[in-house]
Amino acid sequence: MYLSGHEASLDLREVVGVKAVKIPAKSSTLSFGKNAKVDENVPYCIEMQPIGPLGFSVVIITRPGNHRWRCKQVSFQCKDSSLCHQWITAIKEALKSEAFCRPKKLVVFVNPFSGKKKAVKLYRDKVLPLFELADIHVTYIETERQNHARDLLVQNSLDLKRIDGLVCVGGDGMFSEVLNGLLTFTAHDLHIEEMDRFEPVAPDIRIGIIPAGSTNTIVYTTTGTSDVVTSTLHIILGDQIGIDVNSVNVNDQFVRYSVTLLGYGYMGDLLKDSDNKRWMGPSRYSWSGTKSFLANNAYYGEIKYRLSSNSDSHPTDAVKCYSGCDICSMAGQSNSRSTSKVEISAGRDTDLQLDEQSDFMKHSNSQSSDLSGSYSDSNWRTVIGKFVAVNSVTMSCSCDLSPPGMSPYCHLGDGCMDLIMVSQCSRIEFLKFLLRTAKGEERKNLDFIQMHRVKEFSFRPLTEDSDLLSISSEENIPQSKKVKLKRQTSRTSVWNCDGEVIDQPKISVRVHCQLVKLFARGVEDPSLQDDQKRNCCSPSFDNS
Ligand SMILES: Nc1ncnc2c1ncn2[C@@H]1O[C@H](COP(=O)(O)OP(=O)(O)OP(=O)(O)O)[C@@H](O)[C@H]1O
Ligand SMILES: CCCCCCCCCCCCC/C=C/[C@@H](O)[C@H](CO)NC(=O)CCCCC
Ligand SMILES: [Ca+2]
Repeated sequence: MYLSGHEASLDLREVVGVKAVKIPAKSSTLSFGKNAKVDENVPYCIEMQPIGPLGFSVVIITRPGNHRWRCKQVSFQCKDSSLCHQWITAIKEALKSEAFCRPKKLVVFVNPFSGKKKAVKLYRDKVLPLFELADIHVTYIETERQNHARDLLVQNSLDLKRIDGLVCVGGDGMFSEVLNGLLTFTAHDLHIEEMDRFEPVAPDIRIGIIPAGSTNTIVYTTTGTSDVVTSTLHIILGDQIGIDVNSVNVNDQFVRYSVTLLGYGYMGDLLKDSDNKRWMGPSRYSWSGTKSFLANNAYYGEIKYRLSSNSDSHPTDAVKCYSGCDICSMAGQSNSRSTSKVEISAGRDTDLQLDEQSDFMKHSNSQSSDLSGSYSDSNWRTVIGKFVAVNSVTMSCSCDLSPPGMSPYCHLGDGCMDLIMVSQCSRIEFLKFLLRTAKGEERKNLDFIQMHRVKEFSFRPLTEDSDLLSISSEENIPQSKKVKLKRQTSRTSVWNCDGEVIDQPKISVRVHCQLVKLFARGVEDPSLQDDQKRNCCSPSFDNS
């Protein structure tokens, strides 16, 4: 917003709402008269010229810092109540314009048991008054059990065609329920069966998240902070951003969608241990994290992954994904061009060929085998090893514990995930990895870490007799060594899939570029001025 002389211009893109107010006689507000006008050439601005008494307040957003948004009231006087009413109506009507993509009807799910169990109060005290100010009609649902929200969505009990968005007040787990419910409903509605290698369909409506959980990774990564008011304001302004979604298969059967982390080994063990300590609240993760760290378990496994075809884009390339990110915009455009045709990519058949032709890694720290030219998609690689952790993230996974996130240069909507493999290492080495991850420090010179930007991957634990040869350097393994290896390979971990445990270790994962839209705009580049932030961000305004 700027004020100049007797005129005030407000950027309607950043208006939260407008209300009538009684303005005290000595207030320092501006007033305006009949010759105030909507400037047709500046579609987002209304110019107001001051005269007269009575008034109304326009609530706009401010950026006090650290990516947090707050509200500020700008009050105007009118010379009579009719003019005041006209202005309120004109501003409300302008905000309803399709160009702004602001939601009018929302379904809000609140998980009363999220995080520190304050979700209901947070919603009533901080969110609802802002939704009311913005004239958003809300259907409120307090969840009564796990999968309540998901079931309501899959069964289409909410008439999704008549609403603009779903909001979950909770943590990543609650979002995951809503995401899975919405995508499954969308597929079923089009009679698409969710099976091995099916193409999921993008829903029409957006999802918003009000952070009230323990980790709040998705909110933090898409807004730059985990703050209730900030997230509410992103929803009200109608922000939108497409984020990548994974489809996860277990034993070749589709099981669920994920958007943040898939972690085997350390992150899986941590989650499994923490699941029956929910009573501890968010601190359960620190407790179980320390336990898993001390256990220093490592697991044998085979990972096959398909590298991104963009060799310039890499987990260590230092290109941050900010609001209006060029890499995500380009990926989004080519994705929307390709959605009309069925995409054919290398699949299980090629995996078999790969098994026959590949020169497997014998040691966990050695380089991956290059299978270039052996079949149509030469970007497949295979790694065999003993891993403390295998993590795949589809977004950076910034959160309070690690503001830079598990993979700081990962993109929200580039159609790729970052695969981070931590080979067997000492506790000191793993601590180094954890600390560097928490602080966002360089990890590429740690020789027990491999990082790749991939489109899909599969993992299988090495537990079969036939696997022993591939993990031993000896041609004829002595009986004593065989027994030892058998004991070691029979130990498996579980997968941490967006905070839910998947018990079966054999999985395959594919990423679907910008499959779902959130009410967010990505992290605003802190080096930009406020007006630059306003202009670079939201795709909805580019199209308007
Ligand atoms: N009424 C309820 N009772 C018990 N569990 C519920 C209820 N409503 C939702 N849930 C489940 O609680 C799980 C965890 O909730 P949520 O993600 O909101 O909080 P959290 O685990 O504290 O945070 P985070 O996921 O960020 O670590 C979700 O997977 C959801 O399925
Ligand atoms: C010195 C020790 C510092 C440890 C820092 C390690 C680096 C952590 C990177 C952050 C990764 C977050 C991944 C997000 C996972 C969420 O989908 C999931 C559900 O909310 N949370 C957890 O699994 C809970 C995750 C708990 C992480 C410890
Ligand atoms: Ca991505």
